[in-house]
Amino acid sequence: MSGRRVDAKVVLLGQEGVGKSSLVERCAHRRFRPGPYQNTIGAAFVAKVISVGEQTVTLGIWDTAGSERYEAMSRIYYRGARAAVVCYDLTDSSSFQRAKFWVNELQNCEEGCRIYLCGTKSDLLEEDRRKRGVDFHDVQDYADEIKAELFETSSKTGQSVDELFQKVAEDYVHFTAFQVMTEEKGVDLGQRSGAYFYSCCHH
Ligand SMILES: Nc1nc2c(ncn2[C@@H]2O[C@H](COP(=O)(O)OP(=O)(O)OP(=O)(O)O)[C@@H](O)[C@H]2O)c(=O)[nH]1
Repeated sequence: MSGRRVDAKVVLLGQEGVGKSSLVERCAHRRFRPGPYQNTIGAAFVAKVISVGEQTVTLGIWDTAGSERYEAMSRIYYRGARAAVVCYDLTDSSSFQRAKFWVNELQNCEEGCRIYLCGTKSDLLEEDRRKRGVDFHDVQDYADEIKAELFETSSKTGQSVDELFQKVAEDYVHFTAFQVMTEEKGVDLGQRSGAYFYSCCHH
């Protein structure tokens, strides 16, 4: 991995303890460490290579600290990010309010950053449905409103974790291709955005 070029910067944001580090651990190393919970201090970085068709994409994933003490630092990490995975704990409604805070930040400060909402710890709902603290349909409506993708994952079982990062990589490839196409051919987005967007991003 050393010396490999990173294609796209991805940042993980969300309240402390929602499971950002565990998501990265599952994605990068295919494991889950149930042990004592350790706060991330500052941020951690991991590079993940993902195949999209014939291409490979290297995602540079920044796992930020969720503690509000590190909020200013987390802002540094989302600068220039192509994608943000905004996490909340499916059993904790307050963590969803915090996710909305990060979405507002991104919308105001990082226009080019695609947003992926990630409800974590879905295995806890498998154990007991009554533990759900955030309604799926409410979040889906919100995701539609902010044009975000929505995933419900478990780093413990691995549920939907690969799918989430695969989607991030695929969107990066498709949107970069779209950008190159419009820059090279000088497409008039004012007149034809619908058609070009559609042909490029939907199969
Ligand atoms: N059951 C279950 N527990 C999880 C899951 N993901 C994380 N946890 C637990 O939740 C706690 C917090 O996980 P972390 O990944 O450290 O959370 P974080 O968001 O990185 O926390 P900060 O670094 O403080 O921002 C740990 O005890 C994890 O074992 C999951 O998918 N299922």
